Amino acid sequence: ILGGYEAKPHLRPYMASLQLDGQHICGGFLIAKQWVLSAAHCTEETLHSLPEPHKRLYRVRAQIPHPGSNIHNNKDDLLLLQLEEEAELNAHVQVLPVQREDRDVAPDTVCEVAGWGTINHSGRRPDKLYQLERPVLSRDVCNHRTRHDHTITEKMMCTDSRRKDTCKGDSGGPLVCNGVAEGVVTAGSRVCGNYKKPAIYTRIAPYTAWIDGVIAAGAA
Ligand SMILES: NCc1cccc(Nc2n[nH]c3ncnc(Nc4cccc(O)c4)c23)c1
Repeated sequence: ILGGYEAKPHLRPYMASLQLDGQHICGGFLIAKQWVLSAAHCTEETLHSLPEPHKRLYRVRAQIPHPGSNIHNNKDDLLLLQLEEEAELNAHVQVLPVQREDRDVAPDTVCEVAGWGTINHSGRRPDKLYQLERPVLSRDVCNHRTRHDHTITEKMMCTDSRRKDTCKGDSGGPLVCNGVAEGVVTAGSRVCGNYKKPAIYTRIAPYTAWIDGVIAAGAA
């Protein structure tokens, strides 16, 4: 997170850090007791832990990238992770509700994004969760040829990226608007903090049927 600030402990009990050999790779968030939602571009073979100090390490039983996700673009950039066991929910570990109504968040709505991603351009990694408030940018502005040039589909959304922005390691984290997860951070052009490359998120509402289907099948 560039230009953000340390999150208060326990205020985001749904946040997860996907780790590989103890190193943070991507963000994620608890959407059900045994399921974390993240981004398909995050590596495979992830171990999985929840935030300090009520952090617990959960092994990943299954990783299900969205079938439409691929390395060439940001389409369908979602990853479902089934934990080896159900997370014990408490004041510090909670599920985050996801948006199920497929309707765009109004431009200029101020939403929040959090992550353990880099906090400066030299790639400094924080050991605390950082967060940021960002206004939603209309798809028309985000698709301008001097911005993301018509690559933002109706299953994506954008926030303003002038100085304050998501960055490396924030992928997979939730964009939370009015207490509900509306989007999942995707790296897109990987640029951070440049207003010409707004932050891009995979909208969640268009994918709730896929999410429900995987969870129902996995629970079997
Ligand atoms: N703001 C969009 C966004 C969301 C999530 C991740 C990302 N960036 C990145 N995702 N993966 C990456 N691998 C290497 N470098 C990266 N960006 C980078 C790193 C240092 C300085 C800088 O200006 C940009 C990224 C960018």
